[in-house]
Amino acid sequence: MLKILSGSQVKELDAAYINRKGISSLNLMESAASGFVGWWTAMDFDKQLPVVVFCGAGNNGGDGYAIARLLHGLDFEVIVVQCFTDSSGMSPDALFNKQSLPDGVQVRHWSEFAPCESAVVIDAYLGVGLRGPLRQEAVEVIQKINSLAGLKISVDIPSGLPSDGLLDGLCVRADFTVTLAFPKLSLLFPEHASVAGKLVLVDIGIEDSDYQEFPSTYFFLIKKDLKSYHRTFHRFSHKGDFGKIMLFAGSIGKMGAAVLAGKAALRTGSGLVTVQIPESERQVVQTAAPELMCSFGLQGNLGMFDALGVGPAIGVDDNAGTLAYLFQNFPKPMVIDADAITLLGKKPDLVQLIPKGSILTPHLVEFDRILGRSENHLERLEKASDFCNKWGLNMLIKGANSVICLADGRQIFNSSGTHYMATAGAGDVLTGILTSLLGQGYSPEQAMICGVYQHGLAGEIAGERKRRGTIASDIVEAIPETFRRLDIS
Ligand SMILES: NC(=O)C1=CN([C@@H]2O[C@H](COP(=O)(O)OP(=O)(O)OC[C@H]3O[C@@H](n4cnc5c(N)ncnc54)[C@H](O)[C@@H]3O)[C@@H](O)[C@H]2O)[C@@H](O)CC1
Ligand SMILES: Nc1ncnc2c1ncn2[C@@H]1O[C@H](COP(=O)(O)OP(=O)(O)O)[C@@H](O)[C@H]1O
Ligand SMILES: [K+]
Repeated sequence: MLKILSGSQVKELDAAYINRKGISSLNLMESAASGFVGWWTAMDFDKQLPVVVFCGAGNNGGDGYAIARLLHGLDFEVIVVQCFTDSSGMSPDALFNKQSLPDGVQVRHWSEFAPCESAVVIDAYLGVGLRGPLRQEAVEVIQKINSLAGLKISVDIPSGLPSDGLLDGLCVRADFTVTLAFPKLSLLFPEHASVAGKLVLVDIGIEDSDYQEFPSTYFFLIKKDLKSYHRTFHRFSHKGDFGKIMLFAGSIGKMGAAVLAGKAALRTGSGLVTVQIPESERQVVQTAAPELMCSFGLQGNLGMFDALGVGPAIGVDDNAGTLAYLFQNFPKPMVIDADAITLLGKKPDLVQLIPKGSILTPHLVEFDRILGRSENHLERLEKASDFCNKWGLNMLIKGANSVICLADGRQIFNSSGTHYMATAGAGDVLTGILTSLLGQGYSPEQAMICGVYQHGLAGEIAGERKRRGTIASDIVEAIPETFRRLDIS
């Protein structure tokens, strides 16, 4: 798992890595530039379009000069726009790469640069070295970049955006941010979605172990992490090993929630899935999914279940007693979603009864219902951390880059998922997946890591096929393919 460090830790990380590997900082900059160009090549940009690279005086600019050289080598027409006047303030590596520009690359000063008709713009002006409010010249440079018509690609971070905090003023509005080594924290905040654009992560060769000495509570979950968190099953595994789970979901007129969560649990591998529903609605479930079992009314024998998920579309009016009963009679970690979360907001005294290790999965509105409105994502993360720590619970803050908040304070941002998942019932699917994994003997941490990543991946697979026509059932049907793509048997 990648650790997300602060902007000020990046320099120390680079220094430690360079020292350990016995390489120079120029090598690392070259890795960054060639990583960027590797992504660029895969994007297959039109060679007829000129490329305009805005370069600052620091190492972000150094990346830009190296990128300009490499793209020129690939036969692109490259124009470098120098965004500073006095070269004496340049970082040594940026200066080296500036001096290494081949003759064919045109260089202009930003104040003289007249925009060409259409061009791809690379923003290598300011990176994680930004300190304090933008100086006047920087404001003008950023305004100039934003006024250009072409596609804008920021290197590491959109210039002007602080790496760890909130935007307070102006920054480049990027279509893509190609971030180096690990995503900078602020790129993962929903309030920066319109300036960060699509996020691309470039590996520059720094290994997970190189991060260990640097303290951080933030992590980024990527595909290669998944396999080690999964349990393995063997030739003699039987239905019981895959868990018996119960899902309290659905109500009259909203039975889709029970069907979606139940099917998702089956597709995730549960041995036996029972949905607890109003008896009058049993035909809906049994017609939609004959593999599901139904139970009606609160019957005593909760002990036979390995895991329990509660909340999707159960309604909030009459269920406070049910929740209290479940919390008091099912002592294992459970998944708490949707209406159950809204109910906790109305009856905060119930929180203390929730079994330790349980997983709450609020979207942003449900989050506000339990923990009050937050001014920004940083505040939200802090509130989640305090809540999880105080009650010994885990929380998933859902959205793009959903955040897994663990009781011990670690907060893990998910990398999978797509906006095609912003569709009714996608959260119900997740409740089914998470409850299924708990039932299969996964710890809450394992269940969240595997479940959240695979839910996002299933959304991506469904979205590849159905684009904005993706519905929650497509996400369910894509779950089996996620096991194949992750090489999990
Ligand atoms: N491990 C990594 O992540 C690597 C990072 N590298 C690059 O190095 C960058 C960091 O380089 P630096 O530390 O040199 O910093 P930057 O290049 O991000 O910023 C320094 C420059 O910004 C100017 N500046 C700072 N605050 C300003 C303000 N408020 N208004 C106007 N100008 C301001 C400074 O005068 C200086 O010219 C990263 O963002 C990345 O692009 C790569 O070269 C190598 C590996
Ligand atoms: N833009 C997005 N990018 C990635 N994932 C998304 C996006 N929008 C929604 N999702 C995911 O889809 C799910 C939606 O859940 P939720 O809001 O509870 O939906 P519902 O209540 O309709 O079931 C969450 O897991 C969320 O992370
Ligand atoms: K930048």
